[in-house]
Amino acid sequence: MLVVGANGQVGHALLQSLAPLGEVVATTRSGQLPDGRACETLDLAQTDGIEALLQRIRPDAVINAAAYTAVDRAEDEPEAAFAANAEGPGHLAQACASRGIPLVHYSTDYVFDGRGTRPYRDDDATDPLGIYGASKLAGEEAIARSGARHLILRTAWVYGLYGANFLRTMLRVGAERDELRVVADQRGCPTPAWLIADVTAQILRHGIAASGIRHLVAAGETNWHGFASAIFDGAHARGLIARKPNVVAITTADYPTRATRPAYSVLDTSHLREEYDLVLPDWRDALIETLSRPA
Ligand SMILES: NC(=O)C1=CN([C@@H]2O[C@H](COP(=O)(O)OP(=O)(O)OC[C@H]3O[C@@H](n4cnc5c(N)ncnc54)[C@H](OP(=O)(O)O)[C@@H]3O)[C@@H](O)[C@H]2O)C=CC1
Ligand SMILES: Cc1cn([C@H]2C[C@H](O)[C@@H](COP(=O)(O)OP(=O)(O)O[C@H]3O[C@@H](C)C(=O)[C@@H](O)[C@H]3O)O2)c(=O)[nH]c1=O
Repeated sequence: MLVVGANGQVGHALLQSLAPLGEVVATTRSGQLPDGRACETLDLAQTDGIEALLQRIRPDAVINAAAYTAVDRAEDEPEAAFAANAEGPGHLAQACASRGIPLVHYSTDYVFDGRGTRPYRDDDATDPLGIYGASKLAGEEAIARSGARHLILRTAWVYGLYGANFLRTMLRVGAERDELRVVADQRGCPTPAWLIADVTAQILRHGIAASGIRHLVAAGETNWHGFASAIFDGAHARGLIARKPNVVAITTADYPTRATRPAYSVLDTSHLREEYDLVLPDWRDALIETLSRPA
């Protein structure tokens, strides 16, 4: 198996979850893993490396966890976002298609405009509000066109004790301030990277049942304020922080950002759960499990 983007949150978790399935070859842009070990080098924005790498490694599956994930910065760097999230994955998928290699790829709840009133199903209409979401949607479309056997797992609000994410931001800022202001009018499903990696491993063990898009998030829903409050409660109860800051609920209008986020991006996972006979944990239980695991 080849894991592309192995130093991201999901990529890092995949190296652990996929290990029992067989040999895992990792790629990063620097050719180094976070622990300093050497690995393969691949920049998805430079498509010429992809063919040669697949030719040499001949993996039985490719799992692409690389992406341009800076939601606000993407508004000012659309070329970089589209290169990593759309054109690169498209070339990767074409290379997989010509060699008969199945591809697992990840996408985002930010492909939706957030005006929905019930959890989004994987065939609901998309309409991204920003460049990041648009580039991820273009990546989905390029992979679907490639002819590769593929599975696109749309997930959301990914976090963990490793990497750049909302949980780590909250713990860092919460240690510096007595009070935090967090939006309470954007609803979604916080999903730990380990859950995405574990489910990916279960799917690969089973084999991709059918090509297409499936939604993969923890069960239940909350808003960013609810998530922040649960992070501080959980971290305090486990002795990870000495004191809890006051978390004030605010509106999106009170917290202007460069990119607009969907107000509602809860994902319906029933298609994936039924197809692979999966049980997904509630987001609160998944958070407690995350806080209890080593990074
Ligand atoms: N984070 C989230 O909240 C969500 C993420 N997703 C999706 O899940 C997947 C995994 O995300 P996550 O693990 O959080 O992402 P991270 O931001 O943690 O990691 C992304 C990785 O992609 C690498 N990367 C960026 N650009 C390129 C490129 N041009 N070529 C090769 N590698 C590149 C980065 O490498 P480097 O370290 O060198 O910059 C980094 O290691 C992505 O597809 C993302 O869109 C979906 C929903 C929510
Ligand atoms: C740090 C912070 C953020 N916020 C708000 C801003 C925003 O509306 C919301 C989330 O903050 P962030 O900018 O950290 O999260 P964001 O980068 O929007 O997270 C997204 O990342 C991409 C990659 C995805 O695919 C999405 O699923 C989602 O996880 O919380 C506050 O209200 N207070 C704060 O102190």
